[in-house]
Amino acid sequence: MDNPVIVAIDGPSGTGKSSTSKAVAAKLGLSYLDTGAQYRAITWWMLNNGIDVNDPAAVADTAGKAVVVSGTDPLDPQISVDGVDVTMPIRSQEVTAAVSAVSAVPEVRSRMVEYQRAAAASAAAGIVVEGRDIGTTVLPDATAKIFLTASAAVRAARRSTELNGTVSVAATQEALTRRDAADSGRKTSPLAMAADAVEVDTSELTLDQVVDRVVALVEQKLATVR
Ligand SMILES: Nc1ncnc2c1ncn2[C@@H]1O[C@H](COP(=O)(O)OP(=O)(O)OP(=O)(O)O)[C@@H](O)[C@H]1O
Ligand SMILES: Nc1ccn([C@H]2C[C@H](O)[C@@H](COP(=O)(O)O)O2)c(=O)n1
Repeated sequence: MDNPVIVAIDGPSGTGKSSTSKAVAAKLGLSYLDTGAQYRAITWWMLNNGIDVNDPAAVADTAGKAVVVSGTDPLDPQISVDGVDVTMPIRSQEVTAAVSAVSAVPEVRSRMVEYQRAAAASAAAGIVVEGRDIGTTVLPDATAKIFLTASAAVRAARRSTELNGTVSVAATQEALTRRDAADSGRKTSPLAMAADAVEVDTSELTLDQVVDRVVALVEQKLATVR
């Protein structure tokens, strides 16, 4: 039997990782894991339990207490913490503003990486895993590694459209640039492109074009290893 296919999709905020990863997983019949959602879920738990998210020692001390469970269905990705469905609340502005500080704490990362490797190991056909350090740290032996990029202006415009213009493009761009700087600048497992990843700049591509390109890259890789 063929080995399971592992696809690592990394990149900065708002480059299209989730949209692309879900569609690629559905097309190829693979599971799907949103690792950003896991960092958001533990951040939601910290905020909900009154932990000072700007105090790394307090975050480290409590990192092992929350039980995060991620669904891996690309058509219906769900996530819970301590049995509470947090699929929607983890997208709040409050969580988004706090998640980079929480995810920079090594004790948080080691716990999440355990979950991520376990999910990959138990995906029978294979899995598409999206995040910031999947190709570099979490699954360095992935079958295919993709690094999505897009200009900050394009990403901000897309996000602002998604939010129905309730937040200005300028404020959105500022927030995502700040988050990228924090995610790239942390000591432990920062946002980075793996040396053997293929960069796909999505600025001028439709979502369908990005998905087709990623599926083609995965199929090319499979043709060389099978
Ligand atoms: N190629 C594309 N063309 C146009 N819009 C796109 C494209 N890819 C994604 N989008 C839109 O851009 C927004 C951000 O996409 P998505 O949430 O998939 O990015 P992300 O990289 O997962 O973001 P984050 O890192 O913040 O989780 C969404 O509104 C999505 O519909
Ligand atoms: N592998 C990962 C995935 C995510 N993070 C952190 C950094 C992001 O700002 C945050 C939220 O991710 P998003 O939902 O926007 O994809 O989670 C990380 O450190 N490592």
